[in-house]
Amino acid sequence: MTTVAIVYHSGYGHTEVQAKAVHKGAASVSGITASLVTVEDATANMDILKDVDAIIFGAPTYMGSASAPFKAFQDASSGAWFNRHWKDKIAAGFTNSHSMSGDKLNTLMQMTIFAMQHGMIWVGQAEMNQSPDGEPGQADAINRIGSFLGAMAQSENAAPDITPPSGDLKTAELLGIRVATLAQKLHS
Ligand SMILES: Cc1cc2nc3c(=O)[nH]c(=O)nc-3n(C[C@H](O)[C@H](O)[C@H](O)COP(=O)(O)O)c2cc1C
Repeated sequence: MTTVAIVYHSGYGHTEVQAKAVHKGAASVSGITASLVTVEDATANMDILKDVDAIIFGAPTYMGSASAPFKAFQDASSGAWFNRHWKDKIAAGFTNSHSMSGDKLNTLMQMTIFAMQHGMIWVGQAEMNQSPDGEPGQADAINRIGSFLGAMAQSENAAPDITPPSGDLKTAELLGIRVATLAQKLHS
């Protein structure tokens, strides 16, 4: 059995919807056990992550970088870093924010450097923008924001059952599928 953990923070529920889409994708791969873990739980007990094969990091972008609880999780992982507990695990990341850019790329870069500190293997988003006319920004299109370092979602100022839109959730699901598939190949 190959295991994938999705470790995320969400202040108001929007990034949680995105995390659930990543989880749906990972769990849909045959032979994968996927789990959703909040950064609060992981920060309190880092051993939750010691034996999983892949970790997908998720956080909203607040003030141009990952939200503070996610950073607290990063800092709390220094023991796992010192003991190389996450070395050679697959890693990936996702983020959500209000603006189309909102400096989400900085959050994904923060996650990438974090994963590299841990000696992990970073997996990005493989899908190109799949709008019917190839134009960016269409709400039901896969990778409408054109992010390749990880999955991006954009949320309006509305409830999490309305936003982020379907295309961003499908994009997140595809990241989960990709990570789970590669983790299984690496650990078989
Ligand atoms: C403290 C704070 C800072 C924020 N900074 C940004 C930002 O830098 N860029 C952006 O596009 N949105 C920003 N936002 C908006 C959030 O990213 C957006 O509302 C997101 O959907 C929240 O996700 P959550 O519901 O998972 O917390 C900020 C929101 C808060 C509360």
